[in-house]
Amino acid sequence: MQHFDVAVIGSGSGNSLIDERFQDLQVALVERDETFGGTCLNRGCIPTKMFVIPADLAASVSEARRLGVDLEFKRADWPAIRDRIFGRIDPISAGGLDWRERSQNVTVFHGEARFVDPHTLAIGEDRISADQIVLATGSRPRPLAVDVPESLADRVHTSDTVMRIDELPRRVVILGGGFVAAEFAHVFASFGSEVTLINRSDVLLRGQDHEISTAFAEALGRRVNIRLNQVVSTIEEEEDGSVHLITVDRNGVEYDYFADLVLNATGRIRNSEALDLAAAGVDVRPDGQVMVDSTQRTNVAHIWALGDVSSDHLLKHVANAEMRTAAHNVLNPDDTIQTDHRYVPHAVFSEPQVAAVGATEQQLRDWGIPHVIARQRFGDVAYGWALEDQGHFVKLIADPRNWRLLGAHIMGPQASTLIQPLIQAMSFDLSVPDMSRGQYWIHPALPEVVENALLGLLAAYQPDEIEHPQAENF
Ligand SMILES: Cc1cc2nc3c(=O)[nH]c(=O)nc-3n(C[C@H](O)[C@H](O)[C@H](O)COP(=O)(O)OP(=O)(O)OC[C@H]3O[C@@H](n4cnc5c(N)ncnc54)[C@H](O)[C@@H]3O)c2cc1C
Ligand SMILES: NC(=O)c1ccc[n+]([C@@H]2O[C@H](COP(=O)([O-])OP(=O)(O)OC[C@H]3O[C@@H](n4cnc5c(N)ncnc54)[C@H](O)[C@@H]3O)[C@@H](O)[C@H]2O)c1
Repeated sequence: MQHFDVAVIGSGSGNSLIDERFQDLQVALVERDETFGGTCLNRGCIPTKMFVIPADLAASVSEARRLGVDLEFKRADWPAIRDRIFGRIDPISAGGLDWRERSQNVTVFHGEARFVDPHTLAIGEDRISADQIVLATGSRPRPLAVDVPESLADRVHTSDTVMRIDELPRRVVILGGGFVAAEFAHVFASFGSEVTLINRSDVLLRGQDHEISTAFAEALGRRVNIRLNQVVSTIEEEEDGSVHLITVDRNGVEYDYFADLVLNATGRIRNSEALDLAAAGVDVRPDGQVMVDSTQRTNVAHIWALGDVSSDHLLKHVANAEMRTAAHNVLNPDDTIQTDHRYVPHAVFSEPQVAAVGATEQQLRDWGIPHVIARQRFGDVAYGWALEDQGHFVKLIADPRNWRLLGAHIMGPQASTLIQPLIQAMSFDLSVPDMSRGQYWIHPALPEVVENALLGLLAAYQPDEIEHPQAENF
C-alpha cells in the first residue's frame, strides 16, 4: 500500500490547495470525474458567465431602443457560442491534469475515494494511506423527486449537462428559483427561447433581502413566465417528442406544461456519502454536510474539509478562502489559522444582476438590531440618467450607533462590481461617514449610486424619532 503525507480528494479547490509549499511532501490527489478541475471551471461559475455575456449583449437590444439606437437581434448561434466556450475551457482542464500528472511530488488517482479506516482510502482496487486527508468533494445537482423516462434523458438536464446541448431549444421549462434558475432563465430568454420558470415556493432568490427578491421577480417576470408554488408531479414524453410536465399547486390544482428542454435547477447536494465517512469517524449532518470548525478541521484531527462539501456557502470564492486556510493548517497543524466567514458576498449574474453582502432587513428586525436604511435609485444619479435606468436600486443598512454597514443589497447593472467597495468597507471596518466623504467618487460614474446611498444613510438618521429610520430616496 502506497503511503502519502497528504491525500486530497477532489480536483476543484482541492487541486489548488497543493501549491509549491507542498513540494517536499508526497501528495495523492483523487478525482472520480473524467473531467479534471471540478465544478467552477467545467460546469459552474466560468462557463455560465461565458454564456451570460453573450446573453447580456442579446438582451441589450431592447435597452438600446429606449435610448434611440435601433439594433436588431437576429439570432444566437448556440453551437458557435458553446464551442467557443468549451474550446477554451476543455483545454484548460486537460492542461491542468497533464501539469498535475507531471508534478514530481503529486500522484493523481482516477477513481472514487472512500475511507477504509481513518488513515486509509480505497480507490477501486487501490489502497492508499496518508498522514493527513483533505475532503474537497464539492456538490452535485439534486435529482428530481419524480421519475424521468429514459427516452427523455437528452431533454431533461441539469447545469452539469445543459451547457453542452446541440441546439437552442424553442421552449424551456426551468424548475427552481435560485441562482442557477435565475442565470439560465436570462441566458435562454435572451437568446430567444420561450422560458417558463416553475418554483416550489413563492419567492425567487430566497435568502435575499425581501425587497430585492420581489423586485427581481417583477423584472424577470417581464421576460420569463414565472409560476410559483408549484411542484412537478409527472414528466412524460409526448408523441411529438416534447416533454409534458404536470405540476401541482398547494391546493392540489394541476397544470400542464410542454417543453423542448427541461432544466432541473432545484438545488444541490453535497458529495459526502460515497466517502463512507463512518469508516473514518467523521461527523456529517443528515443532509450530507461534513462538519468542520473554523480551521476547516473535522472532528478527526488529521482530516480537513473545504468547499461545497462542508461549507455553509456554495460559492467558489468561499471554497477558495477555505482552501487557503486548509492549506496553511495541513502544513502547520499546531499553528492553525481560521477562515473569516463574517462578510461573505454573492452575486447572481442574471438580468438584472443582484449582489449582496451582510444582513437583510428581515434578519435585523428578527435579531432586534437597531438599524438605519437608505435606498438609492440608479435612475437618480448622473450615470443612471444616461442609462435611462428604471427600477434598479441600492439598499444599504447601517448601525447608527457606530455607523458601520450591516448589509448591502444591489439590483441593477454591474451590481456584482458595485458591491465590492461595500464588502471592503465591512471587511476593513470603515465607517459610513469615512467611506462616503473620506474619498473621491468619480463623477459621473455609476459608483455614485453607492456614494449617494451612503449619504442617504446619514440623512436618514433622526435620533429619537423612529426605531428604524429609513431614507426613501425613491
Ligand atoms: C451552474 C453553476 C454556476 C455557479 N456559478 C458560481 C459563481 O458565479 N460564483 C461562485 O462563487 N460560485 C458559483 N458556483 C458555485 C461553485 O461552482 C462551487 O461553490 C465551487 O465550484 C465548489 O468547489 P469545490 O472545490 O468545493 O467542489 P468542486 O469544484 O465540485 O470539486 C469537487 C470534486 O470532487 C470530486 N469528487 C467528489 N466525490 C469524490 C470522491 N468520493 N472521490 C474522488 N473525487 C470525488 C468531484 O468529481 C469534483 O471534481 C456555481 C455553481 C454552479 C453549479
Ligand atoms: N452566481 C453564483 O454565485 C452562483 C450561480 C449558480 C449557483 N451558485 C451556487 O449554487 C447553489 C445552488 O444553486 P441552485 O439554484 O441549484 O439552488 P438554490 O438552493 O439556490 O435554489 C433552489 C431553488 O429550487 C426550488 N425548488 C426546490 N425543489 C423544487 C421543486 N421540486 N420544484 C420546483 N422548485 C424547487 C427552491 O425553492 C429554490 O428556489 C447556490 O445556492 C449558489 O450557492 C452560485
